[in-house]
Amino acid sequence: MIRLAANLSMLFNEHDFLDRFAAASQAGFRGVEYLFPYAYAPDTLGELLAETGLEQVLFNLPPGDWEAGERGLASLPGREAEFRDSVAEALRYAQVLDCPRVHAMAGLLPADADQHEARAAHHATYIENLRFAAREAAKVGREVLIEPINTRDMPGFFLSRQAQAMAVLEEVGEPNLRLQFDLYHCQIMDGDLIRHLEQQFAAIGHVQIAGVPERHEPDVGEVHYPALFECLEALSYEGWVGCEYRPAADTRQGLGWGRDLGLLPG
Ligand SMILES: O=C(O)C(=O)[C@@H](O)CO
Ligand SMILES: [Mg+2]
Repeated sequence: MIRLAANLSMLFNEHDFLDRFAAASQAGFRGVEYLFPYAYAPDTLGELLAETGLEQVLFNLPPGDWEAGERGLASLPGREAEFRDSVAEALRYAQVLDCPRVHAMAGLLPADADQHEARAAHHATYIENLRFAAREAAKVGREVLIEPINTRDMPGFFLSRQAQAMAVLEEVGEPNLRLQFDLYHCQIMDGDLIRHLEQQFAAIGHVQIAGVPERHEPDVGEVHYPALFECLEALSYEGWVGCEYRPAADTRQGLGWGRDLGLLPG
């Protein structure tokens, strides 16, 4: 059975962040994910989860200076110490929130550098940093995820293709380092969604969805999500599916697709 998690960075923006938990619970979600918890004390978020009966299923490591445009530290040469601190901080929150997995965003390639050389340096840093993160996470029973992100939304993002992610997972070789498979990004960069799900299934630790190309509700646009849910069911996927889309209007009114598929209460 597909289990939907509400992405509180994108859904229920009609409410202040802390009020989005109750809104998600009232709409029938049982899990939540969001970009970052760090603006709040972990106990505050933990109490909200307990009050609303929601599970925390995912959040990201501190990404560097987000406001200045940074999008993760994991592949950035020279930022290794900061990356290691970010792993410790994320795992501290993961334990309080009982969150089984955290996402380590790869970061951006420098636009002005020789791309071949920069890629090689970022790759080497990425492998070492991910190995470190996975080993630290294993000590406290958590997984670390990597996610290919499309370069139209995030120009220069280091990890953008499904095949690149699979090669990185293999090279790092840690069993708790897994794939965050965002079907929206995959459709834009690689397409062939069902075959990618099937071939990469063993590596998948989390799935995310959105309509393509506008990143609105999943029943709007070029991707036929009922077929992808059938595929995940056929593969006996037991993880969460994060609803990581920007509602076209009111979040709750836009959840009809989930109710129609029997994935959310009517
Ligand atoms: O942008 C996405 O897609 C995400 O999943 C965010 O967590 C950024 O990594
Ligand atoms: Mg995503």
